[in-house]
Amino acid sequence: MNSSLKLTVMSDVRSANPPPVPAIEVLSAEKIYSNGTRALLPVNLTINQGEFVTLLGPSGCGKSTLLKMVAGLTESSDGKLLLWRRDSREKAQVPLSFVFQEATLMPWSDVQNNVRLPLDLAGVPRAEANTRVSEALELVGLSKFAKVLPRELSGGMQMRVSIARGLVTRPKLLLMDEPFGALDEITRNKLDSDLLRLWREQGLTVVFVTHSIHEAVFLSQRVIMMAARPGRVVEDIAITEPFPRNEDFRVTPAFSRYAKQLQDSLLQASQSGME
Ligand SMILES: Nc1ncnc2c1ncn2[C@@H]1O[C@H](COP(=O)(O)OP(=O)(O)OP(=O)(O)O)[C@@H](O)[C@H]1O
Repeated sequence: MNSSLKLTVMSDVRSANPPPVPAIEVLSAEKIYSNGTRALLPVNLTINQGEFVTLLGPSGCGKSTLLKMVAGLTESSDGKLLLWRRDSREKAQVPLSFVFQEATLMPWSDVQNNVRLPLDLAGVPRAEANTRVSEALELVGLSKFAKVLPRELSGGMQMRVSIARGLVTRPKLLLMDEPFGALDEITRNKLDSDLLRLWREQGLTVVFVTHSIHEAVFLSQRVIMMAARPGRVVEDIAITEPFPRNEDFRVTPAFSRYAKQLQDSLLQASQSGME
């Protein structure tokens, strides 16, 4: 091969597969709460920039604890957590948003004021904040509901407001703790699809906690399986189906195979208490 051709081939390979950038590095991080509960044995886990990763496991296995540690909402008792290679305690460095299971909206305030809250708290000038609120509402399909009070919205729409409030700060990292767990199946499926669209369009890194095997298969590139008593990571399962994924994916043989694999793994995780 002549040298110029070799160079072209090498640069093609490079541009097709840029090296992964570690977004989250959990380095032997463990958690013992002040009442003595050992919520997590040391966890080692790397999540790369742009990945969609789900935490799945039986109740009490430490999914929320791990997510809160990544968010800096709770400190690890030992070990380290890096976000984009910096200590996670330097929170100002990485814009991240946390979406909870409850939409937790201010009932007396309309949709746009609810979405603007993080910008108001950060002192962003009103005109710029309003532009960003409009963008965020557009992203979740709620532009027409900017002046409506939360109680006038369905549960699914309230959750969209909560997601818009998460996106308004333009985060790189979106941490979601069972955000759709309280919704009916059709609404949940719709929001799953919308979330995948946002993830791809916005280039987000997403860590998503769920109890649902089917939701984990539909959304994830990787599923981190956890076990309880004490909480720990037991498996890292790749879901290699390509994106975009639409509703048809849910009725394919590949989907069923992954669901079975996760079900078996979850069953094993549920029976593997060490205490
Ligand atoms: N603030 C706290 N103080 C003491 N113990 C806690 C605290 N928060 C969680 N725990 C305990 O830590 C363990 C892990 O809890 P965590 O909520 O992280 O699990 P989870 O997998 O998210 O559970 P679930 O699926 O039921 O939400 C549990 O035994 C829980 O009771």
